[in-house]
Amino acid sequence: MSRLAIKICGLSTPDTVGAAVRAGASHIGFVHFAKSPRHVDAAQIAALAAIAPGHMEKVGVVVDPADDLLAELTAGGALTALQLHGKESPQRAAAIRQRFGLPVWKAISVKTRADIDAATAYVGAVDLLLFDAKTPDGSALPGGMGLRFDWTLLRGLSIPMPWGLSGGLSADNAAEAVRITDAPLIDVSSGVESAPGIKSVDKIMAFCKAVSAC
Ligand SMILES: O=C(O)c1ccccc1NCC(=O)[C@H](O)[C@H](O)COP(=O)(O)O
Repeated sequence: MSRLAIKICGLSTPDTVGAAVRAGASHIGFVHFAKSPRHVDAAQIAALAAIAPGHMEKVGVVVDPADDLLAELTAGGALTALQLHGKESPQRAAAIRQRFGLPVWKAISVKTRADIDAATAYVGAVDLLLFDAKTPDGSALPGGMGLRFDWTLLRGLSIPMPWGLSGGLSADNAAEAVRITDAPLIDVSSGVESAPGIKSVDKIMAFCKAVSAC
């Protein structure tokens, strides 16, 4: 078993949740965003989360969510964390954490060093920072596009809170990403798909195996 936490994001079927469990992932992610090919509703999230063991973290990925939506997604207790993947401010993120009583992750869109420096505004407001590649202006999705950023920007990162690396990872490059960044958690979505939104059991297995070897 790897010392690294692994989040397989954008799961939408029982067999791929099962694959993530068998492969040894520590976290699974469910995307609730209508424009995403990975979109799942509250009922689907509850059913999929129920397949995974209790110790596995179940992360709900949302984009600039209203409180009503968060109330719906968290009502059944299926999720163990919320990942904010929009333009939520530190104040909004902190308010969500307080109101819904779940750990809150903030995705930080990264292109330059300044993007990483700006993430310090979230220290104390959220529980984990997920550094992800910035998607181009006008993109349909703020994440899950298989894009990577310059991983050397994270070398020697000194931030007083948990963090993770995301964006363009796959079985082929995960070891290099970990070597460069020393990330304690890595997150993957399209790198374990055969087509947008279609997760591959074989690729999930290969990804977790590659990471476990780090
Ligand atoms: O995956 C999506 O479709 C998505 C849609 C809207 C907001 C966030 C989304 N994904 C967030 C994730 O955590 C992805 O795993 C992350 O962006 C990395 O994706 P990828 O580069 O495809 O591995």
